Amino acid sequence: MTVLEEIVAGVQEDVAARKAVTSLDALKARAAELPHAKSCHDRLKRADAVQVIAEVKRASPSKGDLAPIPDPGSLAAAYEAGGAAIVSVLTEERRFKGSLADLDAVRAKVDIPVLRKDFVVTPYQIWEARAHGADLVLLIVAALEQTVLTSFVERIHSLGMSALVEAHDAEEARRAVDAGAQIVGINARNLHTLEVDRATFSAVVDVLPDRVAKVAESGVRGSHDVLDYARVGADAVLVGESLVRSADPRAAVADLVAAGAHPALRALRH
Ligand SMILES: O=C(O)c1ccccc1NCC(=O)[C@H](O)[C@H](O)COP(=O)(O)O
Repeated sequence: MTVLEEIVAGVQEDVAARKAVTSLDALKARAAELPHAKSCHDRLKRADAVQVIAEVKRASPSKGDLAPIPDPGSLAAAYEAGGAAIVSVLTEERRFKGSLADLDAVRAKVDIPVLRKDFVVTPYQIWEARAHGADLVLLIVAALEQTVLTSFVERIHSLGMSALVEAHDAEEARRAVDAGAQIVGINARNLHTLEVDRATFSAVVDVLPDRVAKVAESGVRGSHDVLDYARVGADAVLVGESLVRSADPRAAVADLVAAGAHPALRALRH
């Protein structure tokens, strides 16, 4: 079994347990009471600066425990104060130690859009995302057949949310576009080896049409990586580990935001 298959198997068990407690109808009723989802594409694709998606990430399969994060809402508020465009919340429980409670805590504390980052394999999880206030939902191409991927993108859009469709190579990036993705993430972390190769972004990005918002995911350790990703066409970077390990997450985000707005990048972005 690959790491992805193992994670998805656990997710399916966890979803079944949550379904036994909360019906789809209950999720729909909860979603109906919430304000509309905030739009994300134009927030991420800006001519003036590369944007930062800052992640609440307690643990990971590649690194184990990263940070205890006793108060995810406060961490997210620090990200927002530092200038993050979007907060990503990992809600997978077994390997990332996240939860829907984390999503609720973050939603309650920030005004910027919130990404539900999980291994979405059923429509129930899409409704969960909306019912817990998410504006953006991650879909991983490698985890979904094309017809399912397309239907999930449509479902997310029909609920007023945005989909961040994640690819690891050119073939997956083409599938993301064919599925109707308007925001595509290129993840530098190989799902088989878990190793990060930042060159993945530049190797894949040309497959994506101009209109797509392009997110470089994983392996951003500091401003230099933001600048490198920006030079090869990233509209945004998604950053987890280096922020949750930082003693001052607000300042750490602010540094990345400043790098993304560096005047030298503006000429490249026009
Ligand atoms: O982080 C992992 O080890 C991992 C393993 C298997 C599937 C996904 C994984 N991470 C999810 C992510 O995409 C990252 O959390 C995100 O891109 C941020 O990466 P980083 O800044 O390197 O923490």
